[in-house]
Amino acid sequence: MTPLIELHGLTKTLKGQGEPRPILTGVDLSVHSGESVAILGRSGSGKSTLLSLIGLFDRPDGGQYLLGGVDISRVSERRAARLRSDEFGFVFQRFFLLKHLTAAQNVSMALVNGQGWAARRKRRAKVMAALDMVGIAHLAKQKPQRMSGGEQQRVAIARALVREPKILLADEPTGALDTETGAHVIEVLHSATARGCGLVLVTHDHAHASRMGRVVRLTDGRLVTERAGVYA
Ligand SMILES: Nc1ncnc2c1ncn2[C@@H]1O[C@H](COP(=O)(O)OP(=O)(O)OP(=O)(O)O)[C@@H](O)[C@H]1O
Repeated sequence: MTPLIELHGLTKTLKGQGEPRPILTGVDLSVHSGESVAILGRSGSGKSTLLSLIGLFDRPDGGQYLLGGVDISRVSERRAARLRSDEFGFVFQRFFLLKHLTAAQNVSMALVNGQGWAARRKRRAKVMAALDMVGIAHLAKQKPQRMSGGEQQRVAIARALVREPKILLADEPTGALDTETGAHVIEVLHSATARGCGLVLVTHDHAHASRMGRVVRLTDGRLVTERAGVYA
């Protein structure tokens, strides 16, 4: 089976005002449909940099990035934007919800696209299905300020899932939550893999990482396997 994502020898050097600084020196990673991978690493090791390359917010300096077997190492920004919205769902530490909109309206915003709004009834059904997947359909009409942090992150996850992404990228999604709430959010994220989604989770939390099918650590610009999964 072709992996959803294949990274071969990916490199990234940050060129700021000072000396160029190599952050990623040869990252190899494959993620299959339905597979979950946790990326651990000390602060500043480049985890977010790697996730932004995978999510096409940035491009590598070298190496190869295959998405569904297609080389996208050097795609244009226009193509990257299309791929980001068609193939990926993103979840961050901060929820980035619009506070004047309800949970359902926040999720619905993700269905706005270049061709205008999807048909209203179809959109509503998708939004409710996404809220249901994360266990908060009953909060559809609630606004974020009346929700707990865990509930708000579930809305953010529903917003990421509503476009039925092939890959879910989560960067410290439990960073603003207490341990127990965080564990529930991790379970919600992981449940997306049962529907075939690939999940890449960046976390500092070993307990959360242990819920994933595979655990890798970013060290000296490369990924080292801590616990192998079904595929690697
Ligand atoms: N835009 C930028 N300009 C300059 N340096 C940057 C930039 N973005 C990140 N860095 C540096 O690159 C290195 C890797 O950062 P990155 O955020 O990827 O690490 P991280 O492993 O995600 O860290 P953390 O766990 O603290 O979030 C860090 O030393 C950081 O300071």
